[in-house]
Amino acid sequence: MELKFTKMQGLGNDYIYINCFEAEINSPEALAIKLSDRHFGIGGDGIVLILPSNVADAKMRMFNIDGSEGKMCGNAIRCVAKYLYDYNIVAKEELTVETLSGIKTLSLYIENGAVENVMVDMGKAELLPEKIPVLLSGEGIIAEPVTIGTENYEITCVSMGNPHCVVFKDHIDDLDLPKLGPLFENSPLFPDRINTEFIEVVERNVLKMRVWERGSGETLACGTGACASAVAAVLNGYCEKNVDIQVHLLGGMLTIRYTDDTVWMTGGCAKVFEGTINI
Ligand SMILES: N[C@@H](CCC[C@H](N)C(=O)O)C(=O)O
Repeated sequence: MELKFTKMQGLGNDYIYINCFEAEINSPEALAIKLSDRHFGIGGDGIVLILPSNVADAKMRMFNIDGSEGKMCGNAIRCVAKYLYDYNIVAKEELTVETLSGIKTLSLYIENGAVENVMVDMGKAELLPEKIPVLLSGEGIIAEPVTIGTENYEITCVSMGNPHCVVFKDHIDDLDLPKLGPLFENSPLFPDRINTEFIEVVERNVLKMRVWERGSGETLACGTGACASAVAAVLNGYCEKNVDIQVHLLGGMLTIRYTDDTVWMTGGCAKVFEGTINI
């Protein structure tokens, strides 16, 4: 069968987007593993299905490189909005997208007829450990000392619809993420595995981030991870609520704002190429 796809990226976090208003995908898990392969497939951090929804303008489902399904993806949802607008499926500058972690509202910034930037209402950050989930007790896990592998860390845990563990560290460029990332991802502390952000505080309200994503490994950026890190930075006293927080990732910059009601994320999105593949 021939499958049409569009490769898109948000800050270098690249996924293969499939229009399921037209195509039907029966085994997205297996397809994600096959298409994400950078040598034998199209290459990407996973796949994203764009589907009709009964409760929003569209629905998205995202699958990591290992075929596991993520409940939310901050970089992908901006690309989904661009896809819907640029391919004329939803001709609205404010639209809604259903995800496994609820309906998100997105506002588009359009230049020369195409979407360049998108602001997303990411919803409330969840701090209760049983809801993240993390097997530690308390009202929230903030700068909690733990041992992962043989090293001691202070972790702050946040769910943005998917689970995140944030570690503040100096000199994050020097970290061996392929070694450290899997130790966090598979630690018994995290029954659903975890996305881990290593954050260097550059100055007040400015963060630098590297991420190890559950199911995909080190990526150039993670939107939900940037939101979780900004929230964690506020909780640890490095950033403030109700102001723009700059999060600098390997693939570019996201602007995050943490308020009492929600977390706002603004950033770019781009089409890389489109094509067809035999599956
Ligand atoms: N890259 C993403 C998050 C993708 C899902 C994640 N790996 C998970 O399994 O929770 C983002 O931009 O948020």
